[in-house]
Amino acid sequence: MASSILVGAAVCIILGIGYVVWQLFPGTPLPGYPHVASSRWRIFGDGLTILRIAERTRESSIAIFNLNTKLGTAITQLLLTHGPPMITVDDPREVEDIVMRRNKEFDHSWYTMQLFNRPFPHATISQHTTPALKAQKRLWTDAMSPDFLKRIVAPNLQNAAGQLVELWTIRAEQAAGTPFKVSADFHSTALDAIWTALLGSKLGVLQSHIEKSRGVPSTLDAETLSTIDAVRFVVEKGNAMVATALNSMWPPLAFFILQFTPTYRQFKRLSTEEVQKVMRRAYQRFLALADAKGVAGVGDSDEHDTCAMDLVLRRQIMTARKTGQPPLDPTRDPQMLDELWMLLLAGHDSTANTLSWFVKFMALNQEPQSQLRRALSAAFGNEPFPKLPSANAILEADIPYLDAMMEETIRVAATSAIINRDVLVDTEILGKRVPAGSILFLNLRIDHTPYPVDESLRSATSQAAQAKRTRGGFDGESGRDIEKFEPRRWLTKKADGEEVFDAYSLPVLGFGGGYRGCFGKRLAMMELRIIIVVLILNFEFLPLPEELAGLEGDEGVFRRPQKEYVRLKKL
Ligand code: HEM
Repeated sequence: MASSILVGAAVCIILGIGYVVWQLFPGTPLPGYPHVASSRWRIFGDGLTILRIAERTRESSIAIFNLNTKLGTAITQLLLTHGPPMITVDDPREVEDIVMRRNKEFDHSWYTMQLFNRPFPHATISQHTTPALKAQKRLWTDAMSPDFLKRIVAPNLQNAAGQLVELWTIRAEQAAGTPFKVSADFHSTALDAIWTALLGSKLGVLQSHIEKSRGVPSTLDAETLSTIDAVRFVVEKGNAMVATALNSMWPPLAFFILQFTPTYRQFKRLSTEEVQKVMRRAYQRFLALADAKGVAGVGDSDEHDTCAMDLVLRRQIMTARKTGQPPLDPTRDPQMLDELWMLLLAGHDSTANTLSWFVKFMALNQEPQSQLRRALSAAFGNEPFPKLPSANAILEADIPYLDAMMEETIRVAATSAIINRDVLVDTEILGKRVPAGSILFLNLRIDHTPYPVDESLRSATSQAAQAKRTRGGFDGESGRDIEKFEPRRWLTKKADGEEVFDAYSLPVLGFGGGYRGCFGKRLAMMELRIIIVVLILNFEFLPLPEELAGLEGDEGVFRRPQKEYVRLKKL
């Protein structure tokens, strides 16, 4: 009896192990897709090759789309472990079509969600598109409206840009023509900017750097300094954890292990405490205002809002009052807390890295830099140093070369190089059958001439979009020398000879697109515009020595230059 139990247990264990091992091999490839045939019989399939390339290049997008590059083909299938088919699409027109126009067939992917749903399970980025998600998104939509951003947020962005000029004036003097690293300064600028945009209060990271660089004692009080330390800890560790999960074979397993570490526990505790502190003050302020002025006096006007969080809190409090419900405590609302941190994390690293790319492009492209400075000087005149046109003036000015420079920076930087989509229904991409349940890896980098694709294999919407590109897109002037940094590809001349910016020159992929496209795109574009104008008016970006000039990237959550340096001359 005992021996038959033992035999039964042994058989179960062997079958269990066999099942797990079988799961580690890729499933049967879909018919008709280019793939690496030998990977079918390898544990983790293409996985180890992908990890090796990612480790060597530090760019996961190069690794993921390696097969497309090797075969010169727009669509392939990756063979990893047993599970849903993984399909790579490396064709800007089709990627644009999938994210912009085919939202009923494709949704935000669980592949992305698994990177965020352990630390921030209630944030929108951690959810599929459901009615509950749509309601949560609606709460925040007005905080990104052009009018709200312009009135409430833009002046703070201009303030951060001014402080960056102050800091770099000191750095330029100290460096005396030698290169210095920019990454930390851009992260501080972006963190100050996004903290104030979302939470209203001033964070003061740049001010602390300015005082440190001058060698003077800090004027910031102890509470502010401890908040700065806590916030920097949370954003640094948050980004590092997501990057670790992203570059691991199994993100959920990576997070499962990470959550037992003291760092993770400190990350969760500090992230909750710091936002709760600010939120509690805002909440009390609105309750007092509602008591003093009544619901009608506060409810529909944003005159008391200082940031995005205020707008959301005010509406929640007023809705509760109107319906006679007891006031809810937003400091205990996990959706509010997770969303705010998600926005802080997504919003600061992305913008900081894009600025690091921008200054790199300026150092390597002296003529476009001079041309931009001429266009900005013509628009804003010759103010004394530091040249700080008002935020409003910067946002209102019509400067086609500036628009073109920003679009080209976003294209070549590819700060976010890959996005994923879940396939909701059986469908087709570029003539290939794509079963529901597959996962798409979409290449957002536009750094090579697209691989040849038979036009008739493209979707009807993709063909229609191309027909509207009057200048031919990739087949026209805009697509020439696509691997080069050339802002002029985004400019065209009207019949009367006036030069104008043409946003439809090429597909625009830097922020993804469609309903699940970047939520903070308007804020990001505003921030980039203000900081770029202020930097170009105040500094000349001198050429970098050969060893610091390379354009290699480093991909974590967002892509940044490996060599983030500038050599500055104060103007
Ligand atoms: C240059 C700066 C930025 C770049 C390049 C960038 C890029 C992206 C990309 C590519 C996506 C994925 C879109 C898709 O799947 O179609 C995304 C999503 C997102 N971004 Fe940004 N982003 C930037 C700035 C910001 C800022 C400033 C914020 C916040 C204020 C933000 C918040 C978000 C959020 C919340 C999502 C998820 C949207 C959803 O799940 O529906 N981003 N971003």
